[in-house]
Amino acid sequence: MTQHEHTAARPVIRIRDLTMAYGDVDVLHGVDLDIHRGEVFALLGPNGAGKTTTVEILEGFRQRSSGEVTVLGADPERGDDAWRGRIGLVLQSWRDHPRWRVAELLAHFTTYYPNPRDPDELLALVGLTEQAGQQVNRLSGGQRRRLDVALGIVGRPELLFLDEPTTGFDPEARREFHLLVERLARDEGVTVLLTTHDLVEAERLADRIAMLVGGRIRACGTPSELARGAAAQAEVRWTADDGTSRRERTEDPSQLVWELHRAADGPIADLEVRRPTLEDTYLHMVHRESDDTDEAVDRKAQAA
Ligand SMILES: Nc1ncnc2c1ncn2[C@@H]1O[C@H](COP(=O)(O)OP(=O)(O)OP(=O)(O)O)[C@@H](O)[C@H]1O
Repeated sequence: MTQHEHTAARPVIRIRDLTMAYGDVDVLHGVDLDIHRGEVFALLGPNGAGKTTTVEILEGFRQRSSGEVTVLGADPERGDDAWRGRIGLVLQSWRDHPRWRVAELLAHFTTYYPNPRDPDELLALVGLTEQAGQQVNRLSGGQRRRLDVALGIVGRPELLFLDEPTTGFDPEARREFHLLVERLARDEGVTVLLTTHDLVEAERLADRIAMLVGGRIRACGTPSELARGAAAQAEVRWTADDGTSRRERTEDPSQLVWELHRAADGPIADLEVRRPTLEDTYLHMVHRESDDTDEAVDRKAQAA
């Protein structure tokens, strides 16, 4: 989608200066976001950053403290059944209906929507055709998650919320799931908002990523924009004539390499130029902004 279309079309999700406090604990400190039709958008952040809180506010499950929120043209706090029917949710897991069979459960869910998908097509779409007759509580973790996805899209939602969707998936299941999300966005124009801690997943799937750290959006853009953003300096490594390893950070690595080359008699030993990655940017944000979070403590514990 071009920038022009972005600005011309009304965003599917529009958030302005959203704040949220639980009691006297401030969790969101003024979040602004626009998410557009057909975008796959990842809200990426460490534990406790406020991802689930944000998404629950957007889904209409949680009352915000202040700010403006519009989802599919309505304030989620006042969303009616018709509005709710346009939204698909894949929550952490549906714990009910353990004894239902897969196909029965899907067929049952079709009755909630005006224009549902065909249950057989849906089973094929999420790769559960062979499990159609199986009881829900006999599914593997990954199969269970695929069923969650099927339940989330049975009503042909325009907007799909995926809360940490691939937790517990094996690599094959994860890959198939990514293809499914891409297909939904590309072929059906579904807007997808996913929350994840998984950088690789965000980079692989999302058109744009917002990094939420400590209740604030620290960066937002395409994966490559973010990688270029905060950690703008490249790192140049080489081995000096005296045999010592050297490293230098610079905004102009070609200049540095040129200077090294001029100063050296022959080739520069072990020369390496490393461009910042999305992971560098993310870790930079997390370290800088929330060094006292659980994750930082975990990291320190792991390092110790
Ligand atoms: N119902 C609640 N009452 C009080 N505090 C809450 C409640 N829900 C969440 N919090 C706190 O709000 C902060 C943000 O939580 P939230 O679940 O939104 O983070 P998250 O980014 O989704 O984290 P995770 O990746 O661990 O799921 C945390 O400090 C959490 O302890």
